[in-house]
Parts: sequence; C-alpha cells; structure tokens
Amino acid sequence: MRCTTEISNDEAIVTVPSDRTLQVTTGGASPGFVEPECWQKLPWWAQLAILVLKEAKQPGSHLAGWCASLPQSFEEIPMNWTQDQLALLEYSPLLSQIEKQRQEVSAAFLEASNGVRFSFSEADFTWAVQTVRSRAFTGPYEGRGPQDRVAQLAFIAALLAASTGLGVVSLENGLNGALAAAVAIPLSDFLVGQTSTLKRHVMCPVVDYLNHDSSAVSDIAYEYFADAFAVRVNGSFQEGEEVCINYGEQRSNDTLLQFYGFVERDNANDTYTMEILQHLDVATDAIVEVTLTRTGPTEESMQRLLEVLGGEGPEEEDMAWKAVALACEAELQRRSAGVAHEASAAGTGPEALAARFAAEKEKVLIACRAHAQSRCGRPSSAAPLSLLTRATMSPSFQEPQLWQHAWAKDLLKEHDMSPLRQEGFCHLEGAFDPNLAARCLEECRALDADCATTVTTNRCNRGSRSAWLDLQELSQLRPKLPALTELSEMLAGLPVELQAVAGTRLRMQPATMIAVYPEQAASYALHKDSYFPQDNDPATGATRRFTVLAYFNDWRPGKGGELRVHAPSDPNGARPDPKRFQALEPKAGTVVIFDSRKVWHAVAPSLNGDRWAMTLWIH
Ligand SMILES: O=C(O)CCC(=O)C(=O)O
Ligand SMILES: [Fe+2]
Repeated sequence: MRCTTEISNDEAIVTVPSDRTLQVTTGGASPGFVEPECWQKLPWWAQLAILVLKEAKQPGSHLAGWCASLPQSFEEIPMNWTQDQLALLEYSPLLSQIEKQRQEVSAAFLEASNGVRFSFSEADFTWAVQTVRSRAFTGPYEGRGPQDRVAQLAFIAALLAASTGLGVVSLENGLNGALAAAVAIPLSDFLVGQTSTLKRHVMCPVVDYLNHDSSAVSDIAYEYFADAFAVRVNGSFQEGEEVCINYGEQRSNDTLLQFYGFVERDNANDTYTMEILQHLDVATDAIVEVTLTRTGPTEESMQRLLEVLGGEGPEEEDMAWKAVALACEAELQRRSAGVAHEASAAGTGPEALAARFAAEKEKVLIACRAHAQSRCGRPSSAAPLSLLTRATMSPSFQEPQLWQHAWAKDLLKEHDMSPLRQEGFCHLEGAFDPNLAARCLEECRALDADCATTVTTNRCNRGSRSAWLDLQELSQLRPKLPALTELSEMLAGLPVELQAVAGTRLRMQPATMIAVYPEQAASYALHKDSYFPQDNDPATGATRRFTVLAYFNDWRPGKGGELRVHAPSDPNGARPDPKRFQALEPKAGTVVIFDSRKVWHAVAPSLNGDRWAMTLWIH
C-alpha cells in the first residue's frame, strides 16, 4: 500500500471499526450458525475461516468488497505444492511442518462440516484457512465474562501503572495509548500473559493489504474507547512511498513461507534446524536436534548439545563449537550449491520460491559455520581484550596533549567541522591513505586468524570480534603490526584537535579497538556509545564524549555494513525513529567522528565480505 499524502510519525494510518472486522476470542461463544460443541473443538484459525466463508458466501455481506479482493488461490503457499516442488526446498523440518498443517486442516474440515449450518467443500475451507493464516493478527483479549474480570482488573492496573509512569496527560488518552501498546506483540505477554491466556484473533479488512517488512516498526492495536483497530507506523512517509508493517518480530523464512508465501532475503531471523549427531562421529543413539542461527545454536540448542557432551566447562563449549562447525560443513556438502538456487530463484511461482528459500538456508549455514570456526579456541568477552596481554584494560586516562600528530591537525583544518558542532557528527571521506587501510586490513586478518580477537558477548552486537591496541605498548606492537600502530598514532592525535572544536577539555583512554563484523553474521542494533549521565563511571567519572571510526574495506554498493546514523533525537534523548537514518559507507580511508552522547547509530549486516574498522573513544 502506498501513501497518497504525507504521513507523520505515529499517525494512525488505517482505522477499522470493530464491527467491520471478523474476530474470535479464547473461549468465545459460537455464532448462531455453528453448533457450540463443534465451535469449541475448533482451533482459532478454523473458527475464523468459517467466519470468512460465511461472509464470502453470503449475498449482500457488508464485507463483500473485501471478500472480492481476496486472492482466489494461494499457489505461493507450500501446502498447495506438489511433492516435487516441496523437494526443492531441501529442508525436511519445513516438510514435516507442512505435512502436519495438511493433516490439521483436513481434521478441522471434518469437524467443521459436521457442525456448521451451511455447506462448503474441503477446497473452500482450505482456501479460507489460508486466507486467515496469511492475514489474521493476534493480540491479547481483555476478557468479557466474570472470570475474565480478574484478568481485566490486573490488566487495567498494569496499564495505569504504565501510563502514570510515563506521565500521561489524560486518563482516556493514557488508557488508549497504553492499550494500544498492550496489543502490540512484545508488551502483550508482559501485561496480560501473566494473568491470562486470553487471545483475540482478528481479520481486519484493509490492514491485510499492507506488506511485510521486518525492519518496519508498527503496532496494530485495539483502541479501547474508539472500539476500533488502528495501525500506527513508526516513521514518516512521503507521498507515493510504500508503507509496510511488521507481521511480527523474529520470523524465520520457514514461517514466512509456510503461512505467508514469501521468503525474505538476508533475513537475520532465519534459522536452520538439523539433527546434529548424524554428522558427527559419536557413539550414541541420541537424537539431538539443534536450531542454528547465523551466530551459532540458539541458547536452548547449545544447552542440549552441552548436555550430550557431558558438561558446561570451557572444554565442552569448545567441543560444541567444533561440532557445530563440522555439522554445518557436512550439511553444506550434502545440499546442492547455492549458486544454482540463486540462478533459478529469479522467476516467480513455487519453483523460484523454493530456490530462494534454499539459497537463504544455505546462507545461514555458511554464516554459522564461519562463526563456529571463529569460536574454536577463541575467548569470548563483553569487552575486547588487550592484544598484548589478553587482559581487559581498565581505563587509565591521559591528557590529549601527550598525543599530537600532524595528520590529525591537518585533517580537522582541511574539513569543515560545522556538521560536528551542529548535527553531532561528521563524515570525512579520503581522510587517510587507502593503501594504509589495505595494510591495516591485512594485519587485522592475520590477527583474527591467530585468534587474537575476542568474540563479543554483547547481545545487541552479536557476532562481532575485536581487540584493543594499547597505545602505551605501541613500541612492542609496532614490529608485528606496523600499519595498525601507525593509524592508531594518527587517530590518537585527534583528541587534542577536537578539544578546540568542542571547546571542552577532553581526556583519552590510550587504546584503539579493531573490530570485525563477519559477512552475514554480525550487526549492531540501534544504540549510543554513551548514555550520559546514567553511565558515568562513579570511580572515574568517565563518559565517552566522542567516537572516532576509521574504515578499512574496499567498499562497493551492495556490500552492506553501513553505519546508520539516526536523525537526532529530542533533547530528552529518546530513542529516535528506527526507520530514519543516514547510511554512511564504511569505505577504506573514511573517518567518521560523532558525539557519543547524542548520536544514535547502528551497524547493518555486512553482506559481502568481512567488515573491519578501528575505533577510538574520547572522554
Ligand atoms: O563500526 C562501526 O561503524 C560502529 C561500531 C559501533 O557502533 C561501536 O562499536 O559502538
Ligand atoms: Fe557504537
């Protein structure tokens, strides 16, 4: 759906009155045309499917226009594919899911055909179920009966606590706002889930015309006082722009294909489930199914794997990572090559969709294999470790005057620094010699191959590896790392120059960090480098004031890994709009300087090649 006029942030873009929707709720009464006993036995999607069939078959339905706009068939939904088409997926977990789904739909049809007082064929019913599964959304239901009241009271109390906590203006607005938030997916379980498992499943005409985008931030909310469903999209849009919503967070391509009939390219939530022991030389009858992400097994899978390996020590963990690397390798050997998939994925129809799905699954395996290999024999830590001593470095601040460098003096003189003062960041292309960047890149790769980098345990920054170069140890590091020490000294000359630009006294932690974002297997979520003043270190008063980044890669469009600098937030420092950012290319020779306290930023996954950079933080 495209917008015909400008849309501003958080405006309700579609509002559908409750009586124009089709809904079912947990334990809700059956409609007059279905036997109550039959209704209670049917799963929610079958109940909704019956409501859809009723509208589609009933002459003069007030939803006739919407019914007529629904697709006649769903050739993109794998449940409708032939065995040959399904085999192209090369992925048995999805095949089992589809088989299960077919059986469930048939069973529900048998049940429904006995208790519904109008007739329909199995094909009609299947069509309606597929309409429902690709278009309905689910949220909590605040309850209706006396029993539900308890849940409702707790619900309202939680909302009031939330709204007063936020300093909301009027009660009605507060409640509407809080309820709106409550129907959104993540909060719903917190507010309602603990006291009630009541759910509401809704088919909302028109809302279903909106496409999915996993990066979109949207709410589909029941607005209590308006008795309507409203879609709000976080972000502003120009006339003609497509507006997408997020069908739900963290959906793998399995779910997207099975229920919605599409595959998302480079979907960071895609996973690969397999029986891991079949690929390993272990004498056991146990079957260990693991789910792999681009950065290794899910926590639950890792736990299961460690149990089989007999413990949770560092040795077992190392063995587990080796097992994952081997299993990914074996699985990749077993599958047909992704290049072939990519070639056949260009068209439309089940074959192309299956090829796209298989190509994406292969990408998960490749990234997971690389990550698992990088974990073997390599420490993990919340912070990078010193290259020389392998220890965490406690901040020992120095006066910037100690570090002066002609390059730094010239750089800030040559470039206009007003963007740094006004917008809080500046992007300096060609700031240093790309040959130096290329030499740094080579040294970084060698260090990484020697396991000198640490794998981060920061959940917002999954998959990256890094190391500290201690500026006080440069003489020892120089012989082995001439390029990295040269660049570190250059960057260390910036704080004294920035003091003049910022008009404040600065201090520096004499260390630079090198970090890699491996291809397809790392990203950094929206964050600031300093949440001043909350994160003032009480002992040292340390707060990061400026972040300096220097990039090493020969960057080309399509390689990904952009630094996303988000539009400045309000003076209260609220999180900015996740959809509005400027994407800076991490190109060899580029330096970016920004205010660590003000600038919200993120790193996009690198799509082609490992992405390397050096960082210096100034306090
Ligand atoms: O590498 C980048 O472009 C930014 C990394 C970053 O945001 C960080 O390390 O805090
Ligand atoms: Fe950062």
